[in-house]
Amino acid sequence: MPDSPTSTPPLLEATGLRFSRDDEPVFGPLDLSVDTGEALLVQGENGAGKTTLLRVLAGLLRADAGEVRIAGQLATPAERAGVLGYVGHLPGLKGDLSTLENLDYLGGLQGRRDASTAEAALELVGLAGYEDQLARQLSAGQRKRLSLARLWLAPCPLWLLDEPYANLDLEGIELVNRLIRSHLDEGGATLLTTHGAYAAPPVRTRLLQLERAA
Ligand SMILES: Nc1ncnc2c1ncn2[C@@H]1O[C@H](COP(=O)(O)OP(=O)(O)OP(=O)(O)O)[C@@H](O)[C@H]1O
Repeated sequence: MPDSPTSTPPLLEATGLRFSRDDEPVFGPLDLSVDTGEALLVQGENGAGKTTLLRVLAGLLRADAGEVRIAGQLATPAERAGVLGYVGHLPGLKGDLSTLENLDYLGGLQGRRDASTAEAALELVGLAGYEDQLARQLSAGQRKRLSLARLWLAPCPLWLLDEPYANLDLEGIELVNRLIRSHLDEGGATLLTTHGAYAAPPVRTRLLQLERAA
């Protein structure tokens, strides 16, 4: 059935997206979409191309074919950067700055969610008391929590989360799910990857199974 003229386009839509390295296909062509208020869980075994897909969507790698639309509009990587918050395997933090300085610095670059403060974000992710600790002195799980605080502070409706549960304890896994749930409740959307070892977020979740390209 054709879409009615009033239907809202997905927040993120990719069509015919394909990526190859040295003429070897990594994934695609594939189509995906994520609506406001929805999480899309990208599953696949190690090496299936999940991280590569997120990096292409984030504009960090160039697709060799396909289109990406944000809210129905074709969006270049630069245009996408303004709407998406990306948390990858590397925390993207400045090791010689404290947790609070990291959030202030990154907030200056990416803007800040209304009425939120760096201190409140640290408390939200369980890092209250660590305000003056250098990022390089944090454990892997604490660094992931700091990355989540940065994500939470960013005014970005679309979250791209690569293995967000990695390095987190049980409470940290619940924290990720809480953050995703409230982000979706506030009109955001999330695309997250997992190789399947962790539970999916308890939200409106669709599944995209990524297979290794032949
Ligand atoms: N920088 C790189 N240079 C060359 N090949 C790469 C590079 N990064 C990834 N690859 C290859 O691309 C393929 C997809 O890797 P990718 O990291 O996207 O998989 P993944 O599904 O995220 O895996 P995992 O579950 O292990 O994180 C793999 O075969 C990998 O070896």
